[in-house]
Amino acid sequence: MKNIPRINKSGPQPQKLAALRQAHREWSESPDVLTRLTRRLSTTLKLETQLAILAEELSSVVPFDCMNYRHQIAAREFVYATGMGGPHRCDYRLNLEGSFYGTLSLSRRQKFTEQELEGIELMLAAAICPVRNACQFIAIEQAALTDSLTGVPNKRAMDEVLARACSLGDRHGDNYSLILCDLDHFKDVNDQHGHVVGDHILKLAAAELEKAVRNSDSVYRFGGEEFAILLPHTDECHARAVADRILEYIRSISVNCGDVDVSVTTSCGVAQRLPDESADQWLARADEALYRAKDHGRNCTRVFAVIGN
Ligand SMILES: Nc1nc2c(ncn2[C@@H]2O[C@H](COP(=O)(O)OP(=O)(O)OP(=O)(O)O)[C@@H](O)[C@H]2O)c(=O)[nH]1
Repeated sequence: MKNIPRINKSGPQPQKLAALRQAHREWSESPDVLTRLTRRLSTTLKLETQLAILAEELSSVVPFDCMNYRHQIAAREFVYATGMGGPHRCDYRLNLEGSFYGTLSLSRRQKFTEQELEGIELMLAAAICPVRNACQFIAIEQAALTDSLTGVPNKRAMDEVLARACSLGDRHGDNYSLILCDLDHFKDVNDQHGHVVGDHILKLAAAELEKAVRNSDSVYRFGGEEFAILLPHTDECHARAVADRILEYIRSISVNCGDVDVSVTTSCGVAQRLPDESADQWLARADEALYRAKDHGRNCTRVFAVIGN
């Protein structure tokens, strides 16, 4: 058993405790603007909420018409703006310990005075740590939802989006379709040409899928060599046409491995969501359609038809 070190008890320190009580009273009852700002910012990791707090606290010290914030976080361009701009602008690059956390601009009709600029800089210096934490939080969240090999959203992201599609579909009666797309005989690609080539083809496949669909559709890496595509406002006929286009895009992949060009095909299963259907039931139907496409010889699309069509 380990020895627990004894705590050095030097007896009560009433003066220090009284000073602490006094400091707490001041801190909680009438905080200065920087204390209030940092305390409010530390209550949230949501960057949008932090920027709203910052805009509010900044405007209590230096009036402005518009605040703009812009930062590229992983694959996402984060933009925040309040109000309408004026001709006078001050721009700040938010840097902390050698890392960049976005550009913040304030604008208004009157020129900013030197004292006002100093005030803004003091406020931004106090805000930078919480803003850094919020940016890092977004980056971590994005990483958790992104497939590290292909860069497309992963199954976890897809589960969230499918759940949202189900509730939106039930509320507004919108059509949603799902395509499951599984590369054919991919084990042979790995076995004959190695995993490095296999990985490269998976990356190319993800890129081709993104090219084959509209911006409003979304591509997910669902499993090893399996992808899913969610198509909002799309019935099964149109989804089938997209799946057939996907077959062509995947067939166009060609990787030169010395004396052979490696190409791949894919099979697609399509299912349009039925009213009141859960995400799992919907996925199971798309999977059944995919199974039929594989069973039919691969390199083709099968639709799990909606009853009545
Ligand atoms: N290179 C690489 N291969 C992967 C990855 N994930 C899964 N795979 C491989 O994908 C192959 C899938 O094999 P199977 O499930 O037998 O399917 P298949 O050979 O594509 O055959 P069908 O789906 O029936 O056409 C396996 O060899 C896995 O190792 C990955 O991230 N990289």
